[in-house]
Amino acid sequence: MTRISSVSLRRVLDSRGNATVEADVLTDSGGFGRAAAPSGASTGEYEAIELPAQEAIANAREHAVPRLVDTVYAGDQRAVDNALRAADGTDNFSEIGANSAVAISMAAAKAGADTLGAPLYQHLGGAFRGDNFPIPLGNVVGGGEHAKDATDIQEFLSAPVGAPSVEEAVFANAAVHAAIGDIFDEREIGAGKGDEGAWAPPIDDEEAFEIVDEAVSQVADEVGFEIKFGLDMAAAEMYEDGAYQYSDGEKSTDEQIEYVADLVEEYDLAYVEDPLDENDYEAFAELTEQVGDQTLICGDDLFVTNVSRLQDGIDAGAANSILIKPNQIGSLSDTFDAIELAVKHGYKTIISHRSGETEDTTIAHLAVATDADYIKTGTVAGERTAKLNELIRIADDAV
Ligand SMILES: C=C(OP(=O)(O)O)C(=O)O
Ligand SMILES: [Mg+2]
Repeated sequence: MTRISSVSLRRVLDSRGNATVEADVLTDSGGFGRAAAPSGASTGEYEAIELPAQEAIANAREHAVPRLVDTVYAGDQRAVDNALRAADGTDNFSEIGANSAVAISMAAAKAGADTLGAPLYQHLGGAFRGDNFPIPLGNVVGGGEHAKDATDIQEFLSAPVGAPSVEEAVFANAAVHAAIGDIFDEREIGAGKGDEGAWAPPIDDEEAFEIVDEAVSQVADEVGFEIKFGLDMAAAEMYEDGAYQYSDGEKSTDEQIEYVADLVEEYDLAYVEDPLDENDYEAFAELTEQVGDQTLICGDDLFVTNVSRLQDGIDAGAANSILIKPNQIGSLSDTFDAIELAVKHGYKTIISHRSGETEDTTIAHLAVATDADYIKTGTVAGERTAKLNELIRIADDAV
């Protein structure tokens, strides 16, 4: 029986050394689930609210835990998430914190799966899931809010679109990361690493494009399948005083659209996330009109995994893909609703980590459960490889 018998919450470390919320859920028949909330740095304006960990824990203990224990079944994810919504009473989880909400929501899903004896991806996705794997987008060079004194563009993402298996794709991204390190050595560029383990070099975007392009071609030749690359421009973070602020000057909205369209052409980019400000559906639509048949134009801060913002985007023709981050909206049910709406309208889905992460692997299962097209979860750091290695295990029927 999946009835919840206890929910415990604690403060644990995330990959930036900040406090985050971990939840344990137990069921009557001994099922167990544990999950931890990630945390963003370049957060969207319309995300659900993350509270300081201790406050989120105290509020969830007071309001949410009593509604769940001895009452709600962990196998009934909607009932779990409805109880969290009712306990919170706001539309953005500002009372119990989206960090407590998402940790409990994911831990309950794991406890439900454990009780039923199914892997999490199968509990979430059903018996017919488990054969399709997402293409991993691997952050290999970055700056923006994730690293000081590095590129303006937040993420350059290796995209092994021709990989014959998820395992080969994961290793190709690691090889691109290593090849870029070698090019930096040759050019005597001293690069540290950003929050997600990507190289954070003190170079301009132009040189980063050249180096990533070279590394991707080199590794593609070695492995014998196609590797492209893409970007997360996180443009809302650059948008100030009505223009996009770059180290070498500013661009108007029209100039930004032209710049991105030219980059798509020049580098045959597979993917461009948040190329424009999070409030500018119109500019997103203009860019999608221009290059949406050649690349993925993806909304992260634009949509924040929120069905109502996604519906506005669909109506406006603002993109052709959506980044999915469960903690942006606070529950797995809301996350599934966003994915379902996106798929219904032909949008590609990209399940994503946050820049602040833990060893939690829920998003690997979520990607397989929902037949996601891509997963964005880093390349080499331990909290990133936790998800990548879990994908390899799922493919190997070893979970
Ligand atoms: C992963 C990202 O960064 P953060 O978690 O800081 O929002 C992103 O912007 O896509
Ligand atoms: Mg983003």
